[in-house]
Amino acid sequence: MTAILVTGADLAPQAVKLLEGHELVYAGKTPTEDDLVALCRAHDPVAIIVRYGKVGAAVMDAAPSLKVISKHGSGTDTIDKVAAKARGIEVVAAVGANAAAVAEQALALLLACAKSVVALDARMHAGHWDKATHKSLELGGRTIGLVGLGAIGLRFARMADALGMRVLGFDPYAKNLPAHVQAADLATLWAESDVISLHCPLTDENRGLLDADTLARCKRGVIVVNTARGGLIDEEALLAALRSGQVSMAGLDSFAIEPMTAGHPFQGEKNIVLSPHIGGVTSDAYVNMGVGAAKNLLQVLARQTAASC
Ligand SMILES: NC(=O)c1ccc[n+]([C@@H]2O[C@H](COP(=O)([O-])OP(=O)(O)OC[C@H]3O[C@@H](n4cnc5c(N)ncnc54)[C@H](O)[C@@H]3O)[C@@H](O)[C@H]2O)c1
Repeated sequence: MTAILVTGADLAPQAVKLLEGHELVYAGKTPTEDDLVALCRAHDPVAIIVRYGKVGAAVMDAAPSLKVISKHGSGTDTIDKVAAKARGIEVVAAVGANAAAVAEQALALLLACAKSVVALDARMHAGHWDKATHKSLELGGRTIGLVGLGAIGLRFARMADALGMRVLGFDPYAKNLPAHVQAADLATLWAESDVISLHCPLTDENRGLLDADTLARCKRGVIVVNTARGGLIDEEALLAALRSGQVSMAGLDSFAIEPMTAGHPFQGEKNIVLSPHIGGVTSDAYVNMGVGAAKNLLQVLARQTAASC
């Protein structure tokens, strides 16, 4: 029986069923590289399903039979794709499996920012009635700039369109955009957007995309939403822009270092709405991601077996 290593504590029962006939080895919720190397040495898996932790060259080298690394979700930035390619190991992702969940989280963060949901809730629980002093932001008629127009970006674009927003999008690789998304270069997107929302993968090309320079080119009072990856934003620069009013509000689900530790400068900032990277964490997405990851790796194994016959 060949082994499949799961860098997590569990998989949806539907995914487990698809993988019947393989030994499933679970690494737990916080696997270190050493843990994964040890499990690879002990079980020599043909596939790894990546939920938590990083899979780099050392892990791959500890599993001589490894053929495929399958992401339980869409972001593959925790997998060393260069090392995998050099070793002939395929990397696949369950793109779209959590798109609805993450797009809804982006919408929740956007509305929380524009309508001050969190701050007003706290004020009311403390006995205040701020009707005379508070004004929310109306999103209809305003411009949103989306960076990345894949499964999540396009789904969020539909939601923004339904709110009556003008939708600008930057994605150097996207083709055939829907009519409600206007392609824009980054300079235009920064200059014209009232809201900027990130939906691209984190790569060496776009690390720190929103930094002091690009934030200064944005409209004063812009709202920033990030459900993609924390590394896309220079967090110090964002904090400075929030304190100066250049950015009015930020809704963040992803952070440069996760989990966020006590004392992080974002904590206690009144104009930041935070969520702990739970955009893709719904019970529906959990099943979809598990099933997607299982199907993707089985396809690779079947193709490789057929090719070797
Ligand atoms: N918060 C969460 O829980 C959560 C869950 C899933 C995914 N994500 C993040 O969201 C990202 C998008 O996910 P998806 O499912 O839409 O992936 P996707 O692959 O469907 O779409 C990504 C899009 O980004 C584009 N892109 C690549 N490089 C770009 C660049 N430099 N500038 C602009 N666009 C670029 C690609 O062409 C693609 O269209 C993932 O990479 C991941 O980082 C977060």
